[in-house]
Amino acid sequence: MITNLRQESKKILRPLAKGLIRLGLSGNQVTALGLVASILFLIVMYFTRNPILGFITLVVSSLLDALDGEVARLRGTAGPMGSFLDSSFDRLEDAIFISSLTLLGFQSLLTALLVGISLSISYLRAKAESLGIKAEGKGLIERGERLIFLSLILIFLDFFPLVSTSLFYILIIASVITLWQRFHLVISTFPK
Ligand SMILES: CC(C)CCC[C@@H](C)CCC[C@@H](C)CCC[C@@H](C)CCOC[C@@H](COP(=O)(O)O[C@@H]1[C@H](O)[C@H](OP(=O)(O)O)[C@@H](O)[C@H](O)[C@H]1O)OCC[C@H](C)CCC[C@H](C)CCC[C@H](C)CCCC(C)C
Ligand SMILES: Nc1ccn([C@@H]2O[C@H](COP(=O)(O)O)[C@@H](O)[C@H]2O)c(=O)n1
Ligand SMILES: [Mg+2]
Ligand SMILES: [Mg+2]
Repeated sequence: MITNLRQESKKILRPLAKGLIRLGLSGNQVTALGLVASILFLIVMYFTRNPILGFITLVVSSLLDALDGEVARLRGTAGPMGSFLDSSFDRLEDAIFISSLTLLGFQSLLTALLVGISLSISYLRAKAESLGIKAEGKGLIERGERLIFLSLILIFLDFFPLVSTSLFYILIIASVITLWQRFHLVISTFPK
């Protein structure tokens, strides 16, 4: 869904991307910084177990993820290498963000399953696209929505733990639905 906001989001992202370009950063460097920010997230969560500090570092990493493409496009350097880096680092970031929930007391088995389902959602898009089937924007919750869910889980954890836990279970259910939607998208494209 949030992919449909891409055009509107340029009002927020473009000036920020121009700022990063003025700092002399390339799209790939912004992508790398997004991964560094996610590793910082892991360090902060491991040593402080503070969900608000985690949220702040997650926002920084997510913002860099949304900005890297904009920086590349504005610099005229968008291309396959950057696309590969962006998508690859996103998977590592997803694994870091979700698995860190176990540091905050979330159930390990469900958290591990959520990592797998999240990575599989993205894998199905990659596989679909390798078969010539457009999967961008398809599915209930794409990466942006998952990041928003994770942000809210972190924000509410100390203040409204029941809300945070409920969001965790909703995220799992919505992720399973999204996985099925993308799976069905591909199998329904090919003749029986
Ligand atoms: C403090 C409270 C009062 C309020 C807090 C509210 C919180 C909910 C705020 C959350 C903010 C933030 C943590 C979450 C939102 C950021 C997120 C929308 C931006 C990252 O989007 C991801 C990016 C992904 O696309 P990309 O092409 O780079 O990657 C693809 C993706 O990995 C695919 O995976 P999948 O298939 O979807 O699973 C792969 O398949 C592809 O291969 C891969 O290419 O999207 C980029 C552009 C977005 C469409 C545009 C949205 C940008 C936002 C609107 C602007 C930024 C939001 C700010 C971070 C908000 C600041 C919060 C502030 C502190 C309150
Ligand atoms: N280092 C990068 C990062 C991204 N790109 C290009 O942008 C696309 C992703 O754009 P987002 O706005 O969703 O981040 C990606 O597919 C690449 O085409 C790039 O070239 N270099
Ligand atoms: Mg990106
Ligand atoms: Mg990305």
